[in-house]
Amino acid sequence: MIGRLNHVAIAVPDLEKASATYRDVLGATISAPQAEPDHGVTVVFIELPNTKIELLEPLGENSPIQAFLDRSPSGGIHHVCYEVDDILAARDRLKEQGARVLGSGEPKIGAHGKPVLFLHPKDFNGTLVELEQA
Ligand SMILES: CC[C@H](C(=O)O)C(=O)SCCNC(=O)CCNC(=O)[C@H](O)C(C)(C)COP(=O)(O)OP(=O)(O)OC[C@H]1O[C@@H](n2cnc3c(N)ncnc32)[C@H](O)[C@@H]1OP(=O)(O)O
Ligand SMILES: [Co+2]
Repeated sequence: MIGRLNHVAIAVPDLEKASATYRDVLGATISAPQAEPDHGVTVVFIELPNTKIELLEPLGENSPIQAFLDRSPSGGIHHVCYEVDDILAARDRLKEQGARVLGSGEPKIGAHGKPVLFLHPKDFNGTLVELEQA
C-alpha cells in the first residue's frame, strides 16, 4: 500500500529561524512559506535529491502541532508522509484493520494540492503518519 517517502516533517517554534539554519548552515534551498490555515500550520519545503523536508510552525489558535511544541519547545521530527495510489482505498483498508484515521476521516487537500490523511501515532510505533495521494 505505502509507496514513496514524500516528506519528513519537522515542527519548529520559529519557521524563519529554522529555514535560515537549513539555508545558511546546511546549504539547503527553501521554498517560500506557505500558510495552510485549514491545517493550522505554515510550512516550507526543502527539496532533497530523494525526498523532501517539511518545516512547519503553528498557525492560528488551534494548531494541531501546538501541544507537540509545548512538549518539545525546540521542535522535533513531527511526522512522515508516505504516498499511496488510492487514498480512499488505503483509508478504508486501514480502518478495517483497526487503525485510527484522524479528523473526520475524509481527506483534506495538503500542501501539494493533493488529498492527505493522518494516522494516529500510537498505532504506528509512536510516529504520526501522513498519507498523500500520489
Ligand atoms: C499543510 C498540510 C501539511 C502537508 O504535509 O500536506 C501537513 O503535514 S499538516 C501537519 C499538521 N497537522 C497534523 O498534524 C494533523 C494530525 N495531527 C493531529 O491530529 C494531532 O497532532 C495528534 C492527534 C496526532 C496529536 O495531537 P496532540 O499532541 O494535541 O494530542 P495528545 O496530546 O492527545 O497526544 C496523543 C499522544 O500522541 C503523542 N503524539 C502527539 N503528536 C505526536 C507526534 N507528532 N508524533 C508522535 N507522537 C505524538 C502524544 O505525545 C501523546 O502520547 P502520550 O504517550 O499519550 O502522552
Ligand atoms: Co506533512
